[in-house]
Amino acid sequence: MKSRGVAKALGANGFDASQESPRADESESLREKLSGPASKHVAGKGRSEFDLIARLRRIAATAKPRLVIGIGDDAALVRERTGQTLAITADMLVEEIDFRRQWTTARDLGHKALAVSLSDIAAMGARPRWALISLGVPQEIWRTDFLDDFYRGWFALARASGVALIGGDISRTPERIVIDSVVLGETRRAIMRSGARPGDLLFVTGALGGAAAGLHLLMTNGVEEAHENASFRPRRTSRADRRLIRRHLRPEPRLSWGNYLTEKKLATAMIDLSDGLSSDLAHLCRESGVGAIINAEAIPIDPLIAKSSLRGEDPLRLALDGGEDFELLFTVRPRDIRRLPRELDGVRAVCIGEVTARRRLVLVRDGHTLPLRPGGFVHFHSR
Ligand SMILES: Nc1ncnc2c1ncn2[C@@H]1O[C@H](COP(=O)(O)OP(=O)(O)O)[C@@H](O)[C@H]1O
Ligand SMILES: Cc1ncc(C[n+]2csc(CCOP(=O)(O)OP(=O)(O)O)c2C)c(N)n1
Ligand SMILES: [Mg+2]
Repeated sequence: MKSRGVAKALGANGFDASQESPRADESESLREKLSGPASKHVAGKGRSEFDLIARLRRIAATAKPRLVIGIGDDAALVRERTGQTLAITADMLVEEIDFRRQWTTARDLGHKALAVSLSDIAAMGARPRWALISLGVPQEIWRTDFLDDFYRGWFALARASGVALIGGDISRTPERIVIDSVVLGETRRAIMRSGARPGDLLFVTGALGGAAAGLHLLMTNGVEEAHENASFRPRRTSRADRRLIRRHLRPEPRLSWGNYLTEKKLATAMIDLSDGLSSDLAHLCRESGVGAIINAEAIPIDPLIAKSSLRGEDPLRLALDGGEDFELLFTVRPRDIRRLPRELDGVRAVCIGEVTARRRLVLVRDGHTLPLRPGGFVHFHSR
């Protein structure tokens, strides 16, 4: 079995203690709601998904000609003979874990399946070119027009972003849909997670917390109104609620920003916000060997949250730990700030803090300095 072979290759014990993994903290309730109780997700031997990735990365770390980076960034980078660099990324969407069939239309799911990978390509500063999509589908779905609608959503985004479908695979699953999306992009110059230096300023595009707020709305209102194989129609909800739900179901990859930042040599490091700002910032800082200080007041909390019917959630926590906003987090040298546009295609970028030599993440809120712990989404926690 594949998994046993990997387990053997990884050896019986331990993991690199320098790899930080999210710990229990005040955001536990948000995480539990988004990913279920932590105990359900503890993998064998108590390792987190990040521990496994760190070990795989060490095992795979043999120098290969033209491989710029394999495991460890938003996408792998391979230098082509033309001088261009190829960016390659893979993402899975699993029913009940990454989406619920009763909350999304097939069309929106097709959009999202491609959007999550385009976001990784954007985070490398590359232009998406080719895609492969593999589907595991239960028999009862195969007989419906679900897949036609899925591909309608997928191709609409592919056309708009210049991506060609070049392959994939189809398999049958017992009951749930599984999607595996691979996208390849090209760039002359890639931006990695590892380029941030002390003194660089931290920027984020768009607004944060909206996708997590949308997911909360679906979790609290969606279930009653849901019906099999159809979209959740939030009739009794407000326009703000509907727009937040849309933020969750139809993320918009920031391709223009990613591309502009590489072309103009503006960003020193970049990552997309899939797990949540607090966790993804930790990834960027660890890869760069730096820390960061974040100004809570500067974080662009999605203004729709205040207008929505969502109650009992701290909007700042949603912005810090809520995942799937698919905005870009990037760093800029102070001398380059004046060249940074305020907005691109109607999407703003704002400064939220600064990179520090001290390898700690801190949040300044109401004049107090607090540790900023990674509290974003995790599939498997460490014990
Ligand atoms: N099962 C796996 N085998 C090999 N590499 C993996 C695996 N899962 C994730 N990775 C790699 O680990 C890195 C981080 O992945 P992930 O946590 O999914 O981050 P991202 O938010 O960029 O998708 C990426 O380089 C990814 O390709
Ligand atoms: C039914 C359902 N429950 C919970 C979530 C929340 N959620 C699932 S995956 C995820 C984070 C991003 O997913 P991941 O697989 O880690 O993507 P990657 O970081 O690898 O790009 C979040 C916030 C969801 N989208 N749908
Ligand atoms: Mg990703």
